[in-house]
Amino acid sequence: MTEDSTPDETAADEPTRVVAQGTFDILHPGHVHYLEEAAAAGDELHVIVARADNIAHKPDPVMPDAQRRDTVAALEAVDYARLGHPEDFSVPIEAIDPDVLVLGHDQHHDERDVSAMLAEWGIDCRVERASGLDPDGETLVSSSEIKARVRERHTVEPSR
Ligand SMILES: Cc1cc2nc3c(=O)[nH]c(=O)nc-3n(C[C@H](O)[C@H](O)[C@H](O)COP(=O)(O)O)c2cc1C
Ligand SMILES: Nc1ncnc2c1ncn2[C@@H]1O[C@H](COP(=O)(O)OP(=O)(O)OP(=O)(O)O)[C@@H](O)[C@H]1O
Repeated sequence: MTEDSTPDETAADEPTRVVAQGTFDILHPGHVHYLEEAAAAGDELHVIVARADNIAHKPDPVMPDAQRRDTVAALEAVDYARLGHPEDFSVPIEAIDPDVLVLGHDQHHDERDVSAMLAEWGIDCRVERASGLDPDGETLVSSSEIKARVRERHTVEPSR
C-alpha cells in the first residue's frame, strides 16, 4: 500500500485470497492437482494443514504435523501453509480472511454447512468444490492407496 492511496484503491489492490485444507499425508499428484486448481481461483493460496489430533475419520497420519505442513509449503502453487488450530477452526480462517474456500473433490464437508459456518464467523467468502484427478491405472493419487502399496510390497513375512 502506498501512503497516498485512497481506501478504494487499497481494496481494489488487495489480492484475492484462497484457502484450501486437508491432511496431505505423503504428497501425491492428486494433492498437486487440488492445490493448483485452488491457486487458480485467486491470487494467493493459503493452506490449512489438519492436525493429527483433529483427524477422526481415518487412521492417524504417518508424517508428523510439521513435516506435512513443510512439504505442502514447498509446492509451487502454495503461497502460505500453516497448521490448523488444535481446537478452534475459526482462528486460522479469521487470520487469513479468505475470499474463496476450495473444498477437495471428495471431502466430507457439505458446501452449504461450510458457507453457513463462515458466515457465522463473519467471513465473507464463497465456497467452491475442486475437481478430482482421475487415476490412469499407474499413477497413485491417494495417500491410503500409497500406504496399502507399501504394506503389500514391503511386508516381510515372519520366518518360521
Ligand atoms: C473451513 C475449515 C477449517 C478447518 N480448520 C482446521 C483447523 O484449524 N485445524 C485442524 O486441525 N483442522 C481443520 N480443518 C479440518 C481438516 O482440514 C480436514 O477437514 C480434515 O480433518 C481432513 O480432511 P481430508 O480427509 O480431506 O484430508 C478445517 C476444515 C475446514 C472445512
Ligand atoms: N486424486 C485426487 N484428486 C483431486 N484432489 C485430491 C485427490 N486426492 C486427494 N485430493 C485432495 O487433497 C486434499 C487432501 O486430501 P487427503 O490428504 O485426504 O488425501 P487422500 O489421498 O485423499 O488421503 P486418504 O487416501 O488418506 O483419504 C483433499 O482436499 C482431497 O480432496
